Amino acid sequence: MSADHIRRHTYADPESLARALAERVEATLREGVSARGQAVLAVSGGSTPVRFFEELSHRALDWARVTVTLVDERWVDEASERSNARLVKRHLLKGPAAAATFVPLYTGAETPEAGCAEARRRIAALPRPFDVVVLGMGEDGHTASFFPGGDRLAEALDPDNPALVVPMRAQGAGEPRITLTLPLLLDTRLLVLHIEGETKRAVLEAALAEPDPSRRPVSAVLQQPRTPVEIYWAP
Ligand SMILES: O=C(O)[C@H](O)[C@@H](O)[C@H](O)[C@H](O)COP(=O)(O)O
Repeated sequence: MSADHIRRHTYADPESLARALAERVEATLREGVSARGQAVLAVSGGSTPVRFFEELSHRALDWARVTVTLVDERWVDEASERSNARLVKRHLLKGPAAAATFVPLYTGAETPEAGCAEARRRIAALPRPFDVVVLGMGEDGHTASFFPGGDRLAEALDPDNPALVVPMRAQGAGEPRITLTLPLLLDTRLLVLHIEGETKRAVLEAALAEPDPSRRPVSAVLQQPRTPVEIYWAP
């Protein structure tokens, strides 16, 4: 991995970060729409992306040509506070961005194992490479649903796995999940890792220094040679 493969963007506070990231993502989606007539944005759930979603939602883009999907999902109904689809609908798919097409990963099947084939069909139908992937990171070093100790972590990180989508169960995950695979997430024109706070910065530095992804799976994103990683951070 060369040093210019990791690009750091540091901001004074989460609000400035959200504005800068929304601007970058807006510009990249606009380029995608004008070059190819459509664009795909894959986003994370959790709490960190809310400000960024709010900022992006009112940007004047041709949203009808944008597809929004998730990098991972907790296997819960949209009525649950834990649902990433619910988060995206509440904070991103409103105002001008309400015109975007949303492709959820949750299918209503009883388990992610049972719903995986359908989720895979949905994702396989999207144009690739994606235009933008925005990842988050947990304090345990997980990203997407690549959790330490995850039952299918090796499958999800395998650069040659054509599966696109895999179920994931892990102690730290809360509920069963489903996740896009690492090779799919790397197949994007812009790959962002959005993290906030000193604790996560320390985890990031440790992950940058450690090639083995089993301890902090985000290492697999940071240490791959294929796609530059744009790290957006604020305290
Ligand atoms: O569904 C999810 O939980 C995510 O997509 C996950 O990978 C997230 O990005 C991190 O857990 C960070 O979450 P926070 O922003 O809540 O710290």
